[in-house]
Amino acid sequence: MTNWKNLDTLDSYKALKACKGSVDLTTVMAGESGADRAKNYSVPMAEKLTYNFAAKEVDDTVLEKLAALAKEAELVDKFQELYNGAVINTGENRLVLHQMTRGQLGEPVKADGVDKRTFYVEQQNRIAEFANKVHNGEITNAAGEKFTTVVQIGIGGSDLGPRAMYLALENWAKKNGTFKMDAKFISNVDPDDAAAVLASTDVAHAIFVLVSKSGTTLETLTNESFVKDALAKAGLDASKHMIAVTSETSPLAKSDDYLAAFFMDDYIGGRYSSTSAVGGAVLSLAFGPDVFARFLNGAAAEDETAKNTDIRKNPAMLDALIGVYERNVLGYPATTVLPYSQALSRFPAHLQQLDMESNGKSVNRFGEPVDYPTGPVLFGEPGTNGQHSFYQLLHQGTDIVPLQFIAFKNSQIGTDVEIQGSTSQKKLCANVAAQIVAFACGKKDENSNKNFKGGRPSSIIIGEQLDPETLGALLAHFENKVMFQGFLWNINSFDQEGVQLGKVLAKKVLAHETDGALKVFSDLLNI
Ligand SMILES: O=P(O)(O)OC[C@H]1O[C@H](O)[C@H](O)[C@@H](O)[C@@H]1O
Repeated sequence: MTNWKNLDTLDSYKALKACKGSVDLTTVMAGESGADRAKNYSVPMAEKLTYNFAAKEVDDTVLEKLAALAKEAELVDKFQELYNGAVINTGENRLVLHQMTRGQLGEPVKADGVDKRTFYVEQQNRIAEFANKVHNGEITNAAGEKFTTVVQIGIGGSDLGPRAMYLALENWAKKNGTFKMDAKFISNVDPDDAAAVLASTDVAHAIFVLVSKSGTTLETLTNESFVKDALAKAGLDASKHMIAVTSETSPLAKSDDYLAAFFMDDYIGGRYSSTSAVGGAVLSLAFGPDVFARFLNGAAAEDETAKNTDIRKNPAMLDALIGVYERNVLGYPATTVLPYSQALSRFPAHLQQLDMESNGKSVNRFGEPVDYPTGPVLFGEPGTNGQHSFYQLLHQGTDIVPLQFIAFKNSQIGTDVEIQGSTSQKKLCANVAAQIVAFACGKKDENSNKNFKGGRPSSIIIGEQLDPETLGALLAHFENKVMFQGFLWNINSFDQEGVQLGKVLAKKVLAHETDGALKVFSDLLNI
């Protein structure tokens, strides 16, 4: 059994604090020293990805201290406990098993009377069989015609991850001949969301995937009714057009309203559910089950790296440790993820939920307040677009915001042109290389307005091409990073009580049970 201790009680953390200010990026990233760091401060990930941390404010001494912290905080042992079935989600008294949707990292885990790995594989097989039947026309609409579009209805973890993954692979699948069906998504309770998606969808040939782990989310149930209404108006039987993905204990699980139902369980948090049936249904329908399986393999391979006790061989743990050093020792309040890949346009939105819903906590695993900062604010956009938008603050603003770049050597579609001596892909990659050095080294100018102080840390994940395996590895990397940071902060990264209060008050507003400011705002909004 491991010891769960607050970060500020660990001796290795106290030693780490002494390193503050010891690495000046403007110096170490210049000249030969910068070249050496760029070569050596790099850790292999799965699927030919690498995590390069040359432009982080660390050196061999800081790395030694981070390794000591990893050891004292028993990070890898805690991960081992997690995948072997300990009740890591203390707030909700649950196991945490999302990694098991893509592989068996340790011992078999039995819960609810079944072997959990067997359960997840069974669901994958059921989804694969269903998707194949839709693709080959064994499952059709009432007129015997093939379904051409899949529309996912869900919100939060039942939307962001699957949507980001779909967008990440859409062009790759089209290029590689595995694209089967268009996917669309309805999430917001804003009626304009459902109405716009439905208006652009041939509902007679659409299969709707209702995704809700709890089966009780107001937005999702409302949108389900919205869609059912549209189907009825088109003279269609909703139960022949809808499947459900939910947990076996949810109210949806037993309903006859669906063509089929696929299951996840309480041991997979919504924001960790992309590799479960939640992502599995839509991605298998859109791209075929083989592509989904390849995505899972990439995630499984990356999970394996997270078992390594050596920080130079465990990229997620190293990334997590550097992030905690930046947050707690260097005092940086935010972080940004900048994929130089248009296909990853919604990946930062997914990471916002993954990171902030997991680690936005003020009490430790035992419910006691912690008196150190926990999860940072996370935001992001694809580059180069971000460069023409908010990078100004990142380069010259008063806050230092650590950056996390992601880039691939090759584009997905492969269509490119050479203009002024370089392709668009080369221009994209040239920009990310330039940004790393510009942020780290800065540039002196006598005109203070044009002066770049530098000293702004970044890391970069570099891959060959964004394909199903690399996407799986990338997703698992961030999930595992968030998990290790939660361990370091001694918080429970797997519940989300902070989303409840707003939901309760919204219900009161709708029931007109308001007074004070709530009443005034209800009136102002004409509710
Ligand atoms: O999948 P569902 O049960 O419908 O939940 C959808 C989402 O809503 C909740 O409010 C939580 O904040 C999220 O963690 C969750 O992913």
